[in-house]
Amino acid sequence: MDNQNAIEFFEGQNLLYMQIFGNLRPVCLMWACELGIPDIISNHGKPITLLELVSALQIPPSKVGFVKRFMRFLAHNRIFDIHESQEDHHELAYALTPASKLLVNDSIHCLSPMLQFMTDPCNFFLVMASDSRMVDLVLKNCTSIFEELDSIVDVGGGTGTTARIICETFPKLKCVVLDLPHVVANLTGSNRLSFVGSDMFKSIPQADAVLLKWVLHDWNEENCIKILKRCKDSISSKGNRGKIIIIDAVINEKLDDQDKTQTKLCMDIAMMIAFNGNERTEEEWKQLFIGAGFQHYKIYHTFGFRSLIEVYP
Ligand SMILES: C[S@@+](CC[C@H](N)C(=O)[O-])C[C@H]1O[C@@H](n2cnc3c(N)ncnc32)[C@H](O)[C@@H]1O
Ligand SMILES: COc1c(-c2ccc(O)c(O)c2)oc2cc(O)cc(O)c2c1=O
Repeated sequence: MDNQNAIEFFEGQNLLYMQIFGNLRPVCLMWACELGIPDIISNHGKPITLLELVSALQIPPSKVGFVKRFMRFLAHNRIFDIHESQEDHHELAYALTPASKLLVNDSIHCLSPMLQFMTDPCNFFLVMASDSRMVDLVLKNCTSIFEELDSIVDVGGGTGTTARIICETFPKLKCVVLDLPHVVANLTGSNRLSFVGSDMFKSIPQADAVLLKWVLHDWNEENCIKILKRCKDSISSKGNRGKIIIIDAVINEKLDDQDKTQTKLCMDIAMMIAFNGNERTEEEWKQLFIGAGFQHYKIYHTFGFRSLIEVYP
């Protein structure tokens, strides 16, 4: 084997081992949450030293080396930051990163239910609600998309987390949450928020706009076109003023960085396995819109791994 082939061989070998052992990443993340490490660091108020962490975890000092290696692995995966003190014999201290800040339990945007879904998929609506709390950031960054509306139906809106945030943010807007009857049974609304138990394939109440957040990726092309046609009927009385607002991923392997594409493609496989659904490229979205009889769309790519798409009749 010449030098170049040897380099490629060992790069290939490394990549393969990385993928094979990579399944330890979510497992370690879950252990970190079960041990309460994000909460411990957050409550500490400043970077926590290794010995302070071991003491807070009530782990025998003889196991300090295990904790150090565990934290090194998570820090390498950008879940925690490691600070090395210049004074105290280069003592290590751990801090939260943007990712682990989202695992602190009293944070409004806490995503630990999404992580727990791996071991306990029973509480699906709690998981979806945790994801939906990020909608406040979407709304703050695109007020113009919502403030012209008088009414909106959140189709497949679950237990109403997104709709409640929309109502709080836009005090004139009336919001209907449509989901299957057993999902919305016993939920109470307010004067501007109501729940409708219905099948989105059959009927959707009239409104200025329809919101579909994390709904269409659950469905194949044929079903998406059926849903979109129903949504189009719902906004038909508004002429060209009505619109559909979709919050979902748009795969763009050329423009996105490696992390973002990785997230979108992982979700795509999850959707394929669980629902025969899929994440879509812009071209695939465009074909859906054309298939359902829409004329224009506009994509806003500024919301992390998901985008907001306005679709017009
Ligand atoms: C992936 S969840 C998204 C929930 C919510 N939009 C969110 O982002 O958190 C999909 C939702 O679609 C609802 N759903 C599935 N089939 C439906 C149907 N035929 N009619 C109405 N809602 C449906 C589910 O009950 C669930 O709440
Ligand atoms: C079943 O798909 C999985 C989801 C999911 C995400 C978004 C949706 O709109 C869904 O309908 C399902 O989420 C998770 C979360 C996890 O932590 C682990 C998983 O395996 C999954 C899914 O498989």
